[in-house]
Amino acid sequence: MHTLSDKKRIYIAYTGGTIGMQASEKGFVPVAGFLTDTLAHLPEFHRPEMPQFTLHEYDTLIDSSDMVPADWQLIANDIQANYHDYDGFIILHGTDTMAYTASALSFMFENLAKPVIITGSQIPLAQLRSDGQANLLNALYIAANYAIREVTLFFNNSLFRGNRARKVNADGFHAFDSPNHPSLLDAGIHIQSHVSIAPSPTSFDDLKVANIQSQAVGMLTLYPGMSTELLENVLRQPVKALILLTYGVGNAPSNPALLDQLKQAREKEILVVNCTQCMRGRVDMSGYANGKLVQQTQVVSGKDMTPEAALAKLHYVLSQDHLSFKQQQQMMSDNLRGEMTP
Ligand SMILES: NC(=O)C[C@H](N)C(=O)O
Repeated sequence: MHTLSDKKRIYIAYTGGTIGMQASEKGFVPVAGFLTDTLAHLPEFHRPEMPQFTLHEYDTLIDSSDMVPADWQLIANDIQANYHDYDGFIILHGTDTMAYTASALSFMFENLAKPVIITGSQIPLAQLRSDGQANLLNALYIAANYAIREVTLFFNNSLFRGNRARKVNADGFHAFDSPNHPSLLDAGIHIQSHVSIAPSPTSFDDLKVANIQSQAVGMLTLYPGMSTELLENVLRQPVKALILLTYGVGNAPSNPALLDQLKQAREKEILVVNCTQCMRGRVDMSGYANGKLVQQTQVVSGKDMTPEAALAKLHYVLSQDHLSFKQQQQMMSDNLRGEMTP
């Protein structure tokens, strides 16, 4: 028998995204009050086994393709403001940029000792066959009963480390995967946690939230026949960093003009991070002659970081005051929050 006092309290922030959307003549759009209303009428969410929860809808609900770093800050500050009043946090978010937000939050939070789970759906909660109900029900149950004290992403019965997740399917229910890191928990008939859950701390240090300013970061995918001018132009804008999505284990064409652009970027203190464009695996520039040429330009190896995590991490690192270029490079190659396998 669950009494009200032993029930966990979960804070749900609805930022927008399909889960609370409604069809309109313009296409699907988030509608204020709609998710609150829908949830109130779904009895599963109010069963005695479920935790108590508060749903807070943001003033401006957005499709996540409109998300910008200032929104990451808004979400992080919101969790900080409610941190002491709840046992866990769920962020309802559109799937399109969910992996970016999950990554950004993982870097922005310090001393995080409560679960933060980000989820959403591919079909609106109020529609027939929605995956939103299972995603949100499971996220609530997991936040209350499996205190995995980091930023995670729950989708289609799997809980992933937030900064390892990627959207891999545009129109399927298995929309997310974690190609370079095993899932943290799987929700089948039985819930199987693959991580040891530390006992609840007796006292909580204050949650610290790093401030992030939007940074000029470029991202460029190499492809056969790409002109060097394209890279030159990307590096000519007022960019502070570039994520170069290279081939395989970090290879690029041996074209001296292209390599020279990378060298010049280094001289101008533009932080270049080499991430692979492959879905799985890691960068190792020492394997091939072509990779070694890239390595000699002193770009940072992104190892097995996802491009989403690399982008969020660059915003985090470049937003810190008083770091030298060398320190920024070092932070990018260090494993800060489990985003890379050292
Ligand atoms: N499934 C979704 O949530 C997609 C939607 N466009 C969004 O990211 O907000």
